Amino acid sequence: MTQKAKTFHKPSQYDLNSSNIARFIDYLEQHLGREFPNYDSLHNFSVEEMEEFWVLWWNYFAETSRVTHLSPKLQIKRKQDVLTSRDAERARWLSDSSFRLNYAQLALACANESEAVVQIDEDGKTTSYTKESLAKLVGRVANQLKQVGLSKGDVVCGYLTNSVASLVGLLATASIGAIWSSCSPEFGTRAVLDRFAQLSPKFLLATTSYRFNGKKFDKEENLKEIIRGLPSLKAVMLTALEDARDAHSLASLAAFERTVLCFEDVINSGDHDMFFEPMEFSDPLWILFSSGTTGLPKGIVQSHGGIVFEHSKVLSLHLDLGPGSRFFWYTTTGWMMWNFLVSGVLTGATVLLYDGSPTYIEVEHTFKVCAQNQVTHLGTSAPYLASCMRSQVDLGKLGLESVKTIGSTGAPLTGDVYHWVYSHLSSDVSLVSASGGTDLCTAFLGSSPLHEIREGEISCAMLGADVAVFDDKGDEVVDQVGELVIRNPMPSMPLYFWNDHDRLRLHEAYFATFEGAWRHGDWAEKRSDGGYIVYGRSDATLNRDGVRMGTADFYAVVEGVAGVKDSLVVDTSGFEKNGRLVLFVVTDARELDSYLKETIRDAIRRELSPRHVPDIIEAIQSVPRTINGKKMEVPIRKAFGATFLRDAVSEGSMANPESIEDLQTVIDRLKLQR
Ligand SMILES: CC(=O)CC(=O)O
Repeated sequence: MTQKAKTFHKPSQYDLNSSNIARFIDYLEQHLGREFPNYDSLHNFSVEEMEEFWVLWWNYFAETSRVTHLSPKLQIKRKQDVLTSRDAERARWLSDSSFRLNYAQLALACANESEAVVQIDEDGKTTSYTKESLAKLVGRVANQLKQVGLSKGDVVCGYLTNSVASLVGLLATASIGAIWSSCSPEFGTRAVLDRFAQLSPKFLLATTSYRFNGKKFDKEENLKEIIRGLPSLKAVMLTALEDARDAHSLASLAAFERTVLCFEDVINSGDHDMFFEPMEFSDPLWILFSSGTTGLPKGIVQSHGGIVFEHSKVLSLHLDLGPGSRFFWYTTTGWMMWNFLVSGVLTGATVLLYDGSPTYIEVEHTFKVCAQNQVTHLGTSAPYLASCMRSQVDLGKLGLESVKTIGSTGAPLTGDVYHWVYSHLSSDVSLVSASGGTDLCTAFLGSSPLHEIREGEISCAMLGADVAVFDDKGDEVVDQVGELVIRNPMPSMPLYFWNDHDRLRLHEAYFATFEGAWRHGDWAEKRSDGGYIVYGRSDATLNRDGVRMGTADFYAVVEGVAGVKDSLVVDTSGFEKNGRLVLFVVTDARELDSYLKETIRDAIRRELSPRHVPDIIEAIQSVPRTINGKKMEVPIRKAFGATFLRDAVSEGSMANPESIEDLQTVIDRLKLQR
């Protein structure tokens, strides 16, 4: 039994009796005539009797959201139809039934009547859309897609910011049964084409420019290259950031050699009857991309049914979103958190789409935006919270009284961040560290209104997720670090990778290690107190004489040393005969002299273990990161083998591609020292 972590937050009477999950438990108890005295009993039911769980969740959701009238095919007739197998790799959902749904139809039916979405720009300007006005925009764009000849199964790509245009693009695409995929305009041309060209899209919805940190970035040249690189396109629709004339003048360019439309013209055109293609549960909805360390990024295809089931459950039961909630998550359209965020409309919550930099003018900008917009559910990344902590932001003075939940993803959330948040905010706030990822477009570890929040710990496995930690032999371990696995089928697991219909690459990626179980690629610990700790990617784990450690622990110590601004650690084992532990650090103004190196070594020896003292500590100018802020540990580790860093990373999806050159020089020197 591990030591009990400090508790910062306990469920309130409201959470225990009136939250969405509490009300769902009442429904289950009435329906099944048995009791669920706590979360664990509910979780056991959700995995042991998963077919029943999903039928009852779906019926409950459909009834309480008043969508049953939309179509008799929204009913699941028999629980036997839910799954063909309990094997996570082979299971098919509602494959042989009359069940039909459409993500867009449900999203528009459930959207908040008076304020479905709000778009917010860096300067704080907001534009609100009612359910009706959103539906009108979707109808007009969907009609345009049909007019240029698109239909079920065609791919529509979005090169857009986190804005209403992207949401309208997604919903219009889904409504006609076409498949959506998006990239942020921060992505360089190469990164966009590495993704979109694989999909042979028929339609591109793109922004002509975007604004970030107060600066306008024109995309005209990139767009020309992107359009040239996508010969499958039948038409392009351009949207202008500030001035529709930007889109008009670009649209008139002969260079595109395609039908070029202006989004602003289309959304101001006449109304059309909405038609929603009835989709099978496993018809593709969207394609997300894995970060792609080598080769082309993998296109992960998820289904209408899988996403509606999973997102309705996680957003409603775990995040407690519903009418009256105001849901904000800092993201771009190139990260699955965007898809997760916009699915908030399914719960009737108001979804806030912020377009800009999280740290515009000052590091706490994201918090200020949330305060100004009375956000109730705020989501961000662990690195953002850590940087606010390091900058000593006084959260208590920012007017965050409306905030009930702060969600954190992207990296493990370290104990010091919990202390910092709760030293400023009331224990009524729930600070939720959640883990999952692109592969399932959800978090399968997180929390719920029924849970306490404890230092450095993720509260629970989500309903319907049979999460375990396996040792190398595939045996379950508790209070011990190992590979994170999911032992049962989850609805949002990928249908397949794009261009991998026989699912061979999918098998290699997730199912080749443990028969029948999904190996997520995270290094984690399941604790006997019910919580979980995720230590980082298992292929970036530090292995010293058989003692493995996740990189998150390492960074918490190294970046706690005065003078260290940022860091990245790699274990070169597997790429070098005698693997070395190499620590790269970015310092503040001071130099990485022998005194600072020794201070870092002492801290690691004292707080982690003598085995994890790095063999080498080197200064670099900046830590290579993806646009989503993730440290690029795995490609940098690979660069110690035969691969050049430039070939191991997808430069266009990096926040700081300029960091590569400096790092490659350092790595080349270190390789010569072997
Ligand atoms: C939910 C997540 O796990 C998101 C991410 O870190 O990519």
